[in-house]
Order: sequence, then structure tokens, then C-alpha cells
Amino acid sequence: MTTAALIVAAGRGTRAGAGLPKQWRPLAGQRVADQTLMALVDHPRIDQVMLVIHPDDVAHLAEWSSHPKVSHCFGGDSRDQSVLNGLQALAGSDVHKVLVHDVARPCLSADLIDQLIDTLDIHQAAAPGLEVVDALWRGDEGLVAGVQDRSALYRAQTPQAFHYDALLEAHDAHPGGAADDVEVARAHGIDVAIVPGEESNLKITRPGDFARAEDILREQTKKEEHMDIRLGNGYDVHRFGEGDHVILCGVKIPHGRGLQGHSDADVGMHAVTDALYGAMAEGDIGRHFPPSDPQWKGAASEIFLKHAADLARSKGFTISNVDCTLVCEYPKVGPHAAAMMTEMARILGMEMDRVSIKATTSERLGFTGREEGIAAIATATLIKAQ
Ligand SMILES: Nc1ccn([C@@H]2O[C@H](COP(=O)(O)OP(=O)(O)OP(=O)(O)O)[C@@H](O)[C@H]2O)c(=O)n1
Ligand SMILES: C[C@](O)(CO)[C@H](O)COP(=O)(O)O
Repeated sequence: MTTAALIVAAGRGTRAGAGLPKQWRPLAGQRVADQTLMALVDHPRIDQVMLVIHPDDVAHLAEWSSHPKVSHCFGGDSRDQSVLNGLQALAGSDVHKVLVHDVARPCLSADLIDQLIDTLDIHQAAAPGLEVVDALWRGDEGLVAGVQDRSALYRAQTPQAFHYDALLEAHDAHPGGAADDVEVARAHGIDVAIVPGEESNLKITRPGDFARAEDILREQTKKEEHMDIRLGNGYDVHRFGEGDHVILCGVKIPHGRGLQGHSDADVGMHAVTDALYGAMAEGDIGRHFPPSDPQWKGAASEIFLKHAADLARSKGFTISNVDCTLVCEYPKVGPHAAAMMTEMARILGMEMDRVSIKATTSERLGFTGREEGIAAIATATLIKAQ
């Protein structure tokens, strides 16, 4: 089951003034649509992106038309018709969660995306809102005609996050004319949780908004230039003993002998876990899960890896990549490498192409060559914008 972003980009941007539709105009060295696409495509928890464009705009797609994560379809005459077309184009691609986003909001943060995806685990839907802080007036012919109670009022933003099947059903049933997908979902009985919106996540609507968005993006880039980048390494060895299988990087492989250890002896997963702890200067598995503690006897090593990954995220790090080499003559790792990478990526909450598992023999030399045990060496990179 995957998470998709659906970017509506079929509008004409009439309020942004004459010229190209706003999404194809320059912004901080790219175009508006490129900035929005990059924010979603580069997010490790977004598996695919559906870009909904106007039929006249195919030529503007440029290199996005061949990007492996990006597909496109054509929108309709209204925003909600464009969303429905995008949802229908996603049908059959195993989408579980979908984040619907305006192309005109290029400054959304990775944290907001994470928060929406996480909130969907406990709510039917989630959307960012900003509390109204200014007093509100009603106006009549240039005069203040009254005040409006602002308590409980929010300014709605996107992305708006839903369970895919429920949102498709809601759009199918909606007569049209909704301002956003929250309105469509609520009309279908779906409760929507409000997560804190971001002032920086502005919608480019009028000509002056380009300069504001440009300033925000340039500020964000400056922050990214001051990245805290950490490398960690991990090394582990387990000896062979009695048994009929080994567990390597979460995959059970039949083998004439088993690996001995306090836990399930998953030597590869232990090396990656230690690489993560190492990158944070947080010791090693033994410090967090002491072998003297009987509760970890026979434990699935997934617990340790998940703990290290969660600790990294709680400290504000993104896990950029992990790389692990298993050193053994047998079992042969190649046939299982894809399954191992899938399992490790799942536990780490990372994209497959950021998780590498490979193997080598030691040319029959040393303890691994004599098939006395298996060794694993791993590296991990953590990054945090400062
Ligand atoms: N038929 C439409 C109308 C709007 N949108 C998208 O919905 C979002 C709504 O933002 P808005 O600022 O209203 O965009 P436009 O409709 O392009 O702007 P305007 O109303 O100024 O013409 C935009 O990402 C826009 O591209 C769309 O995909 N299909
Ligand atoms: C969906 C939306 O971005 C929420 O703020 C907004 O309603 C869409 O843009 P519009 O200006 O209302 O067309």
C-alpha cells in the first residue's frame, strides 16, 4: 500500500496577472511547479505523485514526464473536477493514503507532510489550518458594517490528506463547486482533523505573492546549506551453531546452521542499527538493549532497528541512506537481497533506493571463510537542516 501526492495544476492562475499560468513561471531558480513537485517527490514517504495539468500545458512538463515517481493526467474546468480526474488516474496503483495539494503552494515543508501522513493513522482525514489572528469585519460599500466572531475560524491550506478510497467515494458523490477537498469529504460524513498550518505555506494567488514565496524558498535553501550531516558505521559478528535457518536483514533463509546470539542474531540488522546509533553518538545496541536483560532474549531485531530510526527522527534527523555488506560464504545472499532491502526499507520508513544490502565472501579466508560465522559492516547517513 502506497502514499500518493496529487498535485492540482490545471488552473489558469487568472488572479496572478497576465502571462504564463502561474505554475509555469520562474520562482527561486526553478518554476513554481518544479518547486512544488520537488518538495513532494523528494519526500521519502511519498511513493508516487500524480500531477493534474491543463491539456494545453503538456509541453511545460519537461523532464517530469519521464520521472519514475511522477505521472500526469488532465484536469477539468474546476478544482474539484481536477482532483476527481487525478484520483481516477491513480486507481489500480495500490494507493492507501493520498495528499491533495495545490501546485500554487510551493513552500510546504517536509515536516508538514510527515505530520499529515502520521495523523491519517488515527483520523479519517487531516488538513492544515491556521487560526485567524486578525479581527474580522464585514464590509459594505467601503465601510465597516459589522464584526465577525473569529473564534474557531481557520485559514485552510493544502496538502489535505485522506484515505484514498474514502476520498474517491466522496468526490464521486459530490455535486461539485467545493472550495477544497475538506468540504467534499465532510459532505460525505468524513471527519477531518486540523493540524497546524504554516505561515510559509502560502498560496501564490496574486502578482505580489511570487516575491514572498521566493523569499521563503531562498531562506529555506540557506538553512539547507547549513546541514548537520552525520555518518555512522556499525560492525557485528555472530557465530554459527545448531539450527536450520538464519535471519539476515529481516529475511528468514533456510540454512544448515543457525546464527547464535541473545536476540534473533540478525547480524546485518544489528550492523545497520549500530551505524544509526553511531551517527548520533548514541552508543550501540548493547547500551539501549542490554544483553543482561532477559526481556531481549530471542527478540526480533526489528525492535532495535526501529528504536534507532525513531530516535534519529525524534532528534530531527532524516535518514538519508543506509548501506550494509554481509560477509559470508553461505548462504548466498544475492537471491534474497531484494527481499532484505524491502524489509529494511519498511522498518526504517525509507524509500527502497536509499537502502542498500549487498554481500561478499572473504575468499575462504578467516572466520567467515571457514564458515564459522557471519560478519556485517554498515554505514548510515543522517541529515538535519540547522
Ligand atoms: N480547473 C482547475 C482549477 C484550479 N486548479 C488548481 O487548484 C489550485 C487552486 O488554486 P487557485 O489559486 O485558485 O488556482 P487557479 O485556479 O489557477 O487561480 P485563479 O483562480 O486565479 O485563476 C491551483 O493549484 C490550480 O492549478 C485545477 O487544478 N483545476
Ligand atoms: C484549497 C485551498 O488552497 C485552501 O486554501 C483554496 O481553497 C484553493 O484556492 P482558491 O483560491 O480558493 O481557488
